[in-house]
Amino acid sequence: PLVGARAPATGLAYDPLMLKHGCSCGAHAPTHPEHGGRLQSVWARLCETNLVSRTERTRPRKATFEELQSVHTEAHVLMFAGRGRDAGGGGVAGVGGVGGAAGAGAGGVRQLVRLACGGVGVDSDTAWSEAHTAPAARMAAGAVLDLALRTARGELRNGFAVVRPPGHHAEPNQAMGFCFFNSVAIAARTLRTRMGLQRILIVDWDVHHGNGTQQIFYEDPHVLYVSIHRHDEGNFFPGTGAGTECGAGAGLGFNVNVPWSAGLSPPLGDAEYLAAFRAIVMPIAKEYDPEIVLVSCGFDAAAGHPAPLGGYNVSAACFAHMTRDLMQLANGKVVLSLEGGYDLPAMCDCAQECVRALLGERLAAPHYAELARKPHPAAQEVLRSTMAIQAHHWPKIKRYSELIGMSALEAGPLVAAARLGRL
Ligand SMILES: O=C(c1ccc(C(O)(O)C(F)(F)F)s1)N1CCn2c(-c3ccccc3)cnc2C1
Ligand SMILES: [Zn+2]
Ligand SMILES: [Zn+2]
Repeated sequence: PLVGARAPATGLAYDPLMLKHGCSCGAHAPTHPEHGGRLQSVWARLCETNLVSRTERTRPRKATFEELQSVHTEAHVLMFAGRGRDAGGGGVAGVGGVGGAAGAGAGGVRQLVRLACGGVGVDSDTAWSEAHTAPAARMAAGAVLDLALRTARGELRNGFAVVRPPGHHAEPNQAMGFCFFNSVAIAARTLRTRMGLQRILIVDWDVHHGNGTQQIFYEDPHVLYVSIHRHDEGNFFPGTGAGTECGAGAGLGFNVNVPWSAGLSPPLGDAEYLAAFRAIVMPIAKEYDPEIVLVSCGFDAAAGHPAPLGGYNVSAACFAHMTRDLMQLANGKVVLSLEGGYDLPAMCDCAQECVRALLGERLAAPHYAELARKPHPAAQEVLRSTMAIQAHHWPKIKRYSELIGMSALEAGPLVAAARLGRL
């Protein structure tokens, strides 16, 4: 007899190969905040909480050169995809002195720098390991791509990629900010070319703006990039992501930045992030009506992150609620891909709650104080300014302007009315 098709499961992508990428100096935090222990901790937590056993473990594989080149230049891929046995030559041939040019791999000359710690990197933050960086970065891209394709096909309900190194700062021809290949961008581009999807939403809630992802899709209406990030008028890494950056050409209107300002006075939290989702992100996302949602899921906006790498107080419950909100879109086809996040307990809590959301479990509510709190005035100002800018491209979001000054408890019952234009 025909076996009934099982309901598709939540996919979880992880491979220990991604642990090995790091600096040859061998140090972890604070010299190198993006270290293998981040991934080890998150995976251990997902195992300990039996979430791994309730999901479908995919078997990630390295992205191919062709898949990497869907977004990156050949020079970049040859330089950073390593000399491994399955590579077509190229790669980094060694390091000159400080500031000395790397050996000219087939991909052309690339500057590698000697780091203060004695290691080698592509910039002062982004350490490179000759043996381990390429396989890890290719595995991360392959893991996200695999989850995205299988979710788009309906073989998986949704997914979470437990990956490193991160990708959202990587530009077509530039590695930076701990990133080498833009995994989420490669997945989006491949969904377009291989499955002909017409509307892909990328939401980036990493506390840092995804300059690479924005750049890659800046003129592309088939990929809507929405980022919520600390910007501080460009004084927070990487400095890009102003509200006025709305896309260009055919892509005008398909780039949305919510650029928080005013530093950490006070640190932003659930009240602000829930308001941004309620008034800006979800109204635009619903109007776009994506066929799949990819999330650059950094957890460095979570409480516990010191100022240079975050400084906000978003809770694990809030990340879970944002995940569940996005599951209303695209028949629930949502793939989260880990980007930043450096405080290990916070990362583990956030990953655990997001996977529980993907599994459809009942969610813990954010703290009452956060649900009852109106967004900070400076944050309200950013939301109003973002709405004014984006209303040119997404006219319906004006219906939600009154919700900006409300707490979640006040606004909740009114969201439906706003959506119907009855506020
Ligand atoms: O803040 C960043 C980030 C680079 C990449 C970040 C990310 O967005 O969280 C990503 F890509 F990893 F997901 S965050 N940089 C690089 C490291 N950094 C630091 C460092 C802090 C400690 C040790 C070394 C560097 C301070 N300010 C910066 C700027
Ligand atoms: Zn080092
Ligand atoms: Zn970040």
